[in-house]
Order: sequence, then C-alpha cells, then structure tokens
Amino acid sequence: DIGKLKSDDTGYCLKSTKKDLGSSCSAKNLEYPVSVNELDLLKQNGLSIKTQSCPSNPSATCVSTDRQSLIGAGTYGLVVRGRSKTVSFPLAMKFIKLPTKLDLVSFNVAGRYNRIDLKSLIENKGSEQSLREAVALRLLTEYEVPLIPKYVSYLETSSYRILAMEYLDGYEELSKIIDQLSSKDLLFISCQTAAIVCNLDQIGVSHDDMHERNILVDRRNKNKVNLIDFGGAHFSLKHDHFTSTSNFFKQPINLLGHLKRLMKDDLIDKIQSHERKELGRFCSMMGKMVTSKSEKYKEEVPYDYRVLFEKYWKFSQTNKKIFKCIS
Ligand SMILES: Nc1ncnc2c1ncn2[C@@H]1O[C@H](COP(=O)(O)OP(=O)(O)OP(=O)(O)O)[C@@H](O)[C@H]1O
Repeated sequence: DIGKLKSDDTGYCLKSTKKDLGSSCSAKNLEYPVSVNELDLLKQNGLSIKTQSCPSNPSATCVSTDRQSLIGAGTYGLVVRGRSKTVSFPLAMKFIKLPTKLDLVSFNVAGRYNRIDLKSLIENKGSEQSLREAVALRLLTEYEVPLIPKYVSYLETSSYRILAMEYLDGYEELSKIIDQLSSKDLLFISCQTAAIVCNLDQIGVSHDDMHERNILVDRRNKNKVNLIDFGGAHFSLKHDHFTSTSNFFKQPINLLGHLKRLMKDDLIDKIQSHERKELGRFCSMMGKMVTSKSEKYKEEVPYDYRVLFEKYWKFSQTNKKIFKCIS
C-alpha cells in the first residue's frame, strides 16, 4: 500500500495518479501522533486502535502503520484498522489531520433515535455540523442501505477528525483487478454497482466520485461489491441528479469500456443518450421493471432498458424497497 503513495508539498500522502505511479511516500508523512487525551476519547467511545512510538520522536505515541494496521492513505487521511466495543465487526478508522480544508455539512437530528433529518441535510441547515463523508455513511446506515461500509462513530479532536466505519475485509479495489475479470464477473459487478446507485438515489444521496478505486470487490465471496469514499456525496431528493448517469455511466471509463464491448448493439451508448435527455430515467426504469407484475406492464419499459434488464442486469427488490442484483 505504501508503494502507491506519494508525498506532496503540504506533507500529506496522496493516492497515486497515473502520472506519478511508482513514487513513494516517506514514512514521516504517515506519522499521526496521538495524545493521551485523544486515546482517552477513543476509549470513552468504545474505540481502540493499535499505536506505536513515533518514528521521528520515539517518546511520542503515533497511530500504528504496521502491516496489520495500515489499510491505506487517500488524499485526506490515513485509514487504519480498529475495534469497537459496540459492534462485532472490525473497523476502518479514517484519521484526517487538521487543519485540512474539509467539506462539512449542517443538519438536524430528530426522533427517538436521533436520526438525521434528511430535509435539513438537503438544505444544509441545522444545529449539527459534521464531515460530509461521516454524515453520508451515517444516513445510509440509518436507512439500512446495503453494500456500503456501516457507520460506527465520528469524533473530533484538536488535531483530527476521526471516522470509524466497517472494515471491508478481503475486498480489493476494482481498478486493481479489472483486467483479470471475466465478462460474467464484470456484468455482475456492474449490475451490483447499478443497484447500489439506485438505492442511494431513492434516499437522495449521490456519490459523485464513482470510479474503479471506490468500487471494492470481494473475489472470495462471489464478487460481492461495496462502494466507498463518500467524501464528495451530495444530498437532494430531486431524483434527477445522479442517477447512475452522470456518475456510473460516465466516470468509470474503464468499466464502461468493458461493458460497451460486452453488451451488443451499442446498448450502453443508447442508454447514455436517453439519460442525457432525461436524468433519473435509469433508476425509474429499474423500479418499473422490478415492480411490473405482468408482461403487459413490462412492455411499457422502453426497448433498450428491457434488453438491458432482461439480458444483462437482472434486479429484484426486497420488501424494504432495496434493489438487489440477481447473479
Ligand atoms: N471501509 C473500508 N474498508 C476497507 N478499505 C477501505 C475502507 N475505506 C477506505 N478503504 C481503503 O483506504 C484507502 C483510502 O480510502 P479513501 O479512498 O476513502 O480515502 P480518501 O482520502 O477519501 O481518498 P481519495 O483520494 O479517493 O479522496 C483506499 O485505498 C481504500 O481502498
């Protein structure tokens, strides 16, 4: 993982881009010192991480970045393994150093369980303010949207913003394995991604940073997909923003290229052109297709979408209205 990182002027590690492949990030940039108070705060919240002495100052304590602890480092922070007393699954804990220019959102909470009030979030108005990614994951966890890391906790200290979420154990970035996958694998992975996107769309969340690095795949578990990195997520209930189109059908260029080759008759091109005319059409057609009880209703779904949904991507919907891809 360290091999794919690079250092930049500000001293943060950045994910490598195509241009800087091979550059490395010095260990100093992975130094995240933690104070006794910060460790206490984690403990009070039932959270724990592995620590080590800091490489540049062995008398200080740092977040451990050994092989077992380090998950990765993105543009904003370090992601390490952790544990929580309140959940049974392992955690991915994202540490973001301050001051980092961060995208925060305001919202209110309501009800017995202090759930996020979606309307206040959409309007970006409310008494609470938090990191966009933490709010998005918390909202999706509250709505029980599957195939997204579950939100566990969010803490702020004088040096860090810390997001604790479910660790996706055994998953790999699609970008790293895409060339080793069969046509059948790619169809199933893209189908699951489309289902996730339409589940987000129903709640009013658009990911807005869809690319193969953020699509994680578990090859040991029937190519199960999870979507990560909600730092650029947006909230709206117009149902016309994402929809799969502006993101899924445009951004993961490599995946899209594969799909174009796999699906006959320029199907993806045709659907893209429908989507350009009417944003939101893809997810509404998916909904129509899964709720059509008879062939007669299905005939109302335009031809290109029917071919896509009957031949390549098959969906069902649970009683909680969650779209699922049928393998
Ligand atoms: N919940 C998770 N489970 C497993 N791995 C994760 C999880 N979240 C993030 N990662 C890994 O940690 C690394 C950094 O995460 P992420 O992409 O969220 O960081 P970022 O700083 O927002 O990155 P970006 O540069 O894409 O904005 C990635 O390599 C990703 O695969």
